[in-house]
Amino acid sequence: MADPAPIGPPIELPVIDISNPDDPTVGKKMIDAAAKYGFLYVNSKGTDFAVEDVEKAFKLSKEFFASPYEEKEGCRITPNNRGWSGMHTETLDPEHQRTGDFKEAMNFGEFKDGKAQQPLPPALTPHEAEIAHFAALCNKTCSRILKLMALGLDIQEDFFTSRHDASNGPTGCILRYLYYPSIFSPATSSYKHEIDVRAGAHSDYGSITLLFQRPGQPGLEILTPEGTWAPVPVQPNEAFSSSTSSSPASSTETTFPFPPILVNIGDLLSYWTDGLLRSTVHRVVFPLAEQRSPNPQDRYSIAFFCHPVDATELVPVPSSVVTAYREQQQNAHSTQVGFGGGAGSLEPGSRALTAQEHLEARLAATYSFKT
Ligand SMILES: O=C(O)CCC(=O)C(=O)O
Ligand SMILES: [Fe+2]
Repeated sequence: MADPAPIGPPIELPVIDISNPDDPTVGKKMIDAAAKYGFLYVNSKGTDFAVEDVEKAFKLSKEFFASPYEEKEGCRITPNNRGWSGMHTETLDPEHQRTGDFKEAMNFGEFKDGKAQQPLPPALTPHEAEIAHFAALCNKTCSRILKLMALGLDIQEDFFTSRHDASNGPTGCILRYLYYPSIFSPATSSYKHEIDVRAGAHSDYGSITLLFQRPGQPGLEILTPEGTWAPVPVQPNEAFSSSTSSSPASSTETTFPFPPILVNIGDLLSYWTDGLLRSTVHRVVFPLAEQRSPNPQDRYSIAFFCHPVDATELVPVPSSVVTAYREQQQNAHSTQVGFGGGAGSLEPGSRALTAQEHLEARLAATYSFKT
């Protein structure tokens, strides 16, 4: 069951400053990175988050995962994808994994007026407003990114944001705390290198995902078009700092109040743009360097999966850039793009999928894949 794809050098992704959400040149840079890698960083300075917001969120996540099993069990994940999933509960890549993911996760669906729409465990109940605030900041930052992407695609600037506006109806947005115990934790005693992973290879389902990572807690890898796994550094110049004797890491700390936020394109946005924007396969591993270090840390990450309003019709994005890409692909007679083809390859007479239907189809495909 060993994964045949080799591990290559760390990927160098652009770090984009989104402090001016009206700048089309920034939007173009974003589209270029999204089309080339499906992943990019946004400089934490230009986002809506203060360093305290991020620190507090990670503190809460740590307290929650350290709370008694019975308390977490009380809010176990339900079919609506909200709640806690324990070690090995999720298997993101069933074809290649012998054991479920070596991780725990806690999913929060939408908050309404600062209130969770799901049971919260005792460790989090007193902090409901704080978690809701963090989710609201994620939404705000996603709006900035989506506006820039619209500018980069030369379409109406609110094309995406108006279709992600939660005041227009429910969305599939999920805020997720993730915990991957270190290689020396009793929870990972059955782990076998070359066979097991912390999170199996997968692509995300929604439009965009924000990922917050902590210094010294690496593990994310993306699959490159060449078919190799490329580690994604937590700090973009980490790769550089590991290969020199100077200490650029300290200058990074002064440049960024917290590590930049990693942004990736999900299946829905890839479908919506006919494959122009890539939904890149990724996974989480125990990096070798971490396994060899005398004091490997647990990995905590926080993801925000941004989805449009459920009722959004995924009609082709009216962008000349998308049209040119679609035509180029058709002329090259390339095979289907995105999950289930692209929004532009609808059969004549058939109606567009809604965001909710796209998600259901995506989940159904995963389900049938498993059986
Ligand atoms: O923790 C991470 O680095 C990635 C998590 C992830 O890819 C996911 O939950 O979809
Ligand atoms: Fe993911």
